[in-house]
Amino acid sequence: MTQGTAVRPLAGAWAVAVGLIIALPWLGASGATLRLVTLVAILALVVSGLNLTLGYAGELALAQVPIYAAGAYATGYLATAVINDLLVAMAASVLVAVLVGVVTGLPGLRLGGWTLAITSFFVVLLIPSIVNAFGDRLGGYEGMIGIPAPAVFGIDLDGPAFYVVVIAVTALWFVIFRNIAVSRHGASLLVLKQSPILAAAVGTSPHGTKIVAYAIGAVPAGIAGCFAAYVDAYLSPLTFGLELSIIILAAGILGGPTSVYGAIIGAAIMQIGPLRVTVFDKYALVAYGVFLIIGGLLLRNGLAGVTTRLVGRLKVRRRREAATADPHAADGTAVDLPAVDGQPLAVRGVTKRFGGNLAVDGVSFDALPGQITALVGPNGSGKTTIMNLISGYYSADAGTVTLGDRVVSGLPAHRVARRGVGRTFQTPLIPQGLTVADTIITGRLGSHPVSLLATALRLPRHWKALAEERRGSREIMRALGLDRYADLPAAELALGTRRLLELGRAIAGGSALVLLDEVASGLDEEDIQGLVRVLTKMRAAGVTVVLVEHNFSLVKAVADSIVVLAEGQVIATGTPAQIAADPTVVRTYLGAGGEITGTRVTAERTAGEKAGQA
Ligand SMILES: Nc1ncnc2c1ncn2[C@@H]1O[C@H](COP(=O)(O)OP(=O)(O)OP(=O)(O)O)[C@@H](O)[C@H]1O
Repeated sequence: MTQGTAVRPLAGAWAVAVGLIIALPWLGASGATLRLVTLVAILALVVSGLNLTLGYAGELALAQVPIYAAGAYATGYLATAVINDLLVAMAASVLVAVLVGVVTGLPGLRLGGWTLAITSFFVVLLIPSIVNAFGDRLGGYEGMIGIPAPAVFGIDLDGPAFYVVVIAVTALWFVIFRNIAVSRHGASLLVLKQSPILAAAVGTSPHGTKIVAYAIGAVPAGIAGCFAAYVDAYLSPLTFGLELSIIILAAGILGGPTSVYGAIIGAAIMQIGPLRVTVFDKYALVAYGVFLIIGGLLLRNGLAGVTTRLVGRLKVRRRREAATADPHAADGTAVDLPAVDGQPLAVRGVTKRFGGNLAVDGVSFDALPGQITALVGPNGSGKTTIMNLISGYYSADAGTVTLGDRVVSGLPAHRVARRGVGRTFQTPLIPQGLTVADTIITGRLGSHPVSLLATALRLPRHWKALAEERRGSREIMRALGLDRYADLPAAELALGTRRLLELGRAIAGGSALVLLDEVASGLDEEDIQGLVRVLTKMRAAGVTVVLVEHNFSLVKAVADSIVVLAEGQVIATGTPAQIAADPTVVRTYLGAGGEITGTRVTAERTAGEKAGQA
């Protein structure tokens, strides 16, 4: 997602490559070569759609062939029966393809993983029957013949004109695809792919993002279908079969599914490879299988991934050396967090039952802006359930949650996040493939939306938002002492740093309320000191902080008020001094006569988690 870095040399190389390919007819390339390049471009378009939905969004929506076929038949039908205009055909093909993409993806909103793969793959088998059902218009099993040569505004695109259009449009699509991939929208897809729970926590709707992914993934396949209809002037339902599905999958996996340009590499190998191997036809499926296995097993993220990893490793090594050169250079001690408009939280009579288990039983408490309110209690007392009820992951059986003057109970998690609720998780959710700076920026996805169109076309709104989010994330990284890690892969950081990073992400959108679930778990003394500094800064910035924590020493040090839970009910509320001296609380934790300094539970859990980390 790191935008702008190394873009100019890449853009220059891309422009030169595209210019050279467009110039091929004038450089003496044969008709066969131009046809081959056209077919590579068409396949690359289809594969790029797969990369977007599968590689970036992680959705096993494998209906690229039906989407491609829909685009092709839309153009075929228009050109033969209605109007022969490439621009109209392209628009119609894209529309029909997006419709098919969204409809075939819809099961993915309810079903996950392989179930979606099987249902979307199954649509491939239906293509001949569907085409045959509209036999009089689409040519049935015999195929659709007589598609005229393309024209624009009544002018025939003869000579190399159509070839130039195909390459130019394909090149333009890849620029748009890259603009989306290397942006907050690309990051949003990566977040969704790795954790729908996290996607909701940063304010993006998992369902909405999936539908957008199905729709954008269908756009290039629709364009490809339009071009394919004109290339052969003939369409047969047999072309759009299982073999093509496997070719597309193999090209995607071989080129690198989580890459933009991998689609071109994969498509080129799959189109050019067969020409070099004379026995290919006989063993085509075996060869495609071998390509799939090579791509899937031996190359993580395909051939594009090999290059990215080599370059990435060099960069990361240099950045890591710089980050560790002076470990005390910037711990953020002297830098404050930007002020936020914290809102009071009111939890009233909230109840949650799981079957026969009354996990939360009529809980009420308040948390105020500029204060840290701790929820403590033994394991299973309902703390995390309350966090999930406040942040919208669970809906309450009774009671209300109000933030400021708005009731947020009953809203889904992503909408609660957009109302200004940030949170962390017991096990930090830090997606792979993002730097520390990018991870902080993902905290703004829901609260500071920028349209897909503005991002894809790099409109002024995009650049303005980019500048704002860079400035905002820099401020937070400096205050948290994370700026020296800014360009390092976030998922590879030590646990303490990842917990701070989660905190940074939770406040990045200017959250009015931040819910922290056992942020000190697994941290050593030095990390805890850093955490205390950050919590103090959050309070000073005016954030309403709710802290679930087993480490009572930490709670005593930072909390303004404490709510004690046992068996789903509030058994005491007060200041740290009041709670530490409350005999009921002491009994609940350590048995009569004990003093609360930490809990046995904490020590055991922390040791266990550390062992787990190791
Ligand atoms: N999704 C769920 N389905 C069924 N039962 C659940 C679910 N989530 C929590 N519970 C149950 O609700 C009760 C409260 O659990 P919860 O995780 O909220 O406690 P906790 O105080 O956060 O515990 P811990 O300190 O161990 O995190 C427990 O009995 C737990 O088993």
